[in-house]
Amino acid sequence: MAYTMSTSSLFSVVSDPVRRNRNIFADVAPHRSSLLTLRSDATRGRKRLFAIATRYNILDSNVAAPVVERHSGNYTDCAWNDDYIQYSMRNEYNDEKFKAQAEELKRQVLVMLGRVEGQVEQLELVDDLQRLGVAYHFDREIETMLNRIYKSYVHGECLSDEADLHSTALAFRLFRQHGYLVSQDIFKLFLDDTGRFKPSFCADIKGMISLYEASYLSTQGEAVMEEALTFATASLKKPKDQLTDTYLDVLSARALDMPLHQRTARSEARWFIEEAYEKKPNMSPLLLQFAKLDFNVVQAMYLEELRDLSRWWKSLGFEKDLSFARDSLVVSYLWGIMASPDPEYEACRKAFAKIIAMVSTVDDVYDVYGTLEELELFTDTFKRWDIDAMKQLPHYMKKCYLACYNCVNGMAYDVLNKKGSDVALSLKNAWEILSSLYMKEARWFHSGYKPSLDEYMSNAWLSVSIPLCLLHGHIFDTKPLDGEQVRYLESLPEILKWSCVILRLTDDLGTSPKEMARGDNPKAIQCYMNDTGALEQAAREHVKTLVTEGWKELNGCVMEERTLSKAAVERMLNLVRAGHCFYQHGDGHGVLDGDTKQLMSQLLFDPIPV
Ligand SMILES: CC(C)=CCC/C(C)=C/COP(=O)(O)OP(=O)(O)O
Repeated sequence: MAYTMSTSSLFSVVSDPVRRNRNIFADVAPHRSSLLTLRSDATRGRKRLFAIATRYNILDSNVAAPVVERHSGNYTDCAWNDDYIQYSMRNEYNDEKFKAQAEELKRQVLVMLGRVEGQVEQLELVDDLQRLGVAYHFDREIETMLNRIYKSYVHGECLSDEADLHSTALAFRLFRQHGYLVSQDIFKLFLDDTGRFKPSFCADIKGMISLYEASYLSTQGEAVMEEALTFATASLKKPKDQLTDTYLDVLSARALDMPLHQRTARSEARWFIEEAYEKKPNMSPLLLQFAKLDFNVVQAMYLEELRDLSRWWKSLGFEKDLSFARDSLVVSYLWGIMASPDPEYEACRKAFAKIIAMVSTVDDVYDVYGTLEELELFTDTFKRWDIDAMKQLPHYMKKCYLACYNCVNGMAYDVLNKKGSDVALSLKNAWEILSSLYMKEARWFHSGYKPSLDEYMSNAWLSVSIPLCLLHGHIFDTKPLDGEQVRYLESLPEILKWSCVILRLTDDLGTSPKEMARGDNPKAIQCYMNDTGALEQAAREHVKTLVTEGWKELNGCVMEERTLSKAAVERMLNLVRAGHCFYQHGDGHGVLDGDTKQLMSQLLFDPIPV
């Protein structure tokens, strides 16, 4: 029988620590009129009661919500809105005539590939094809070439005493990149008796650049490779006492800014095509022409994909009730391009774009807008993962939750329909885990708790959301779905763990100044400062060292990986590389009017002049 509970009784129900830890909704839900009385009461606990009342739909629509303190992310708008994407862009490279031209050029490049003879020339050609972004056309030919060179290397026919530092370092990098086992001992010819690189090599700029790039594929405990990095970095930074060619100058400056191993393929291709390859002695005009055309044709395809995604994103109407959140569709699609650039991976790219945009929005609900009480309900809804659970949420959260629920279940349906595999539970679990990680950070924030760096990282390596994002991308690989690989990803293997650690730390290096300014949770840098009393700059250096060490661990895991396909490993590495790209100079995921705007123009909207 319904009866009216007094205001003070209601508060005692809400404040009772024992009841607070269990479901008190059932206790208070029948007391609608008492709750209504509370609506104008400014006492402690009112927000919580309001949340409870909302949960049971027992407030009239004209009841004003209590005034709650909300934050704003102060995010900049994305310069490219749906109207621009749909209507303002001409997409001339979509035309069949350009595709036919590209096919013809590809045929000529294939002929050229067959004619290149020397091993060093072949290695350089593979490197050029990769840097120009067209290697995906010639996977078979590249593997045949590398296989042949590797065999002769193993049998001691090449990379002997006559091999120079450049070709040795280039071979080392390409072998490791393509999964061939190669030891750091390959460099012993270039060391003196004390185990140091002979100082005379310092003047060999080409060799130094190749050695520098190779050193980033090192694993933990490789002393020669550590020495290689120190030696090559110091040599490249030295003022030149002799004139080098401009090609080496641009390569050297680029390498010192960020090594090739940490760069993303499409932005590297655009830079290499426009700024470097033409300066290379003996460059191939045919290859350059093909690379430019291919870049533009693929870019036109990306724009079509973005148009589809943008229609979907607009239809969600987030700008109305979730205007505090990042408008992250376009930048999320860029993550997709960086993770899976090859044309065949359209479905992966789209899945990444949708899921990263969703994760960004949910992250903003937790970090920026939601009250602690609302967030508890939100987390409970993700745990229950059903429509009934949604009733307890305020309107803006309902929109966010239902959009997410529909998007994820839509993906599960696509996979069930097209591949016959049921991944619904795996996806649901991933969201339940992520929301509970976000909730933990929100509780820390709202209670003012400052975790140590270790405690922070025990949550943050996962809250960076890579396991969830990768899983949603993985199920849309072009290959049939392999249940073992899905279970393996869900088990959070070391290779995934190190990818997450690196991305979390690069994210924190980029975003923490802004997040601290708006009063967010302490991130890795601040946790380390609290732990040790270090100043900010020293803490940043420490975190950068952790990133360097993380890469060595990750490289080692890649060499030992046996369960995941090559494409799946590459996707994982590419997400880590995308993190380096977005966060190198700040928060490139949240701030869309700086470097990211230029990146969007280059990768999505502006063709390369041909
Ligand atoms: C693939 C990835 C990493 C993308 C998901 C989108 C996302 C949450 C980005 C980081 O935002 P943030 O810097 O505000 O995150 P956090 O609050 O976790 O620091």
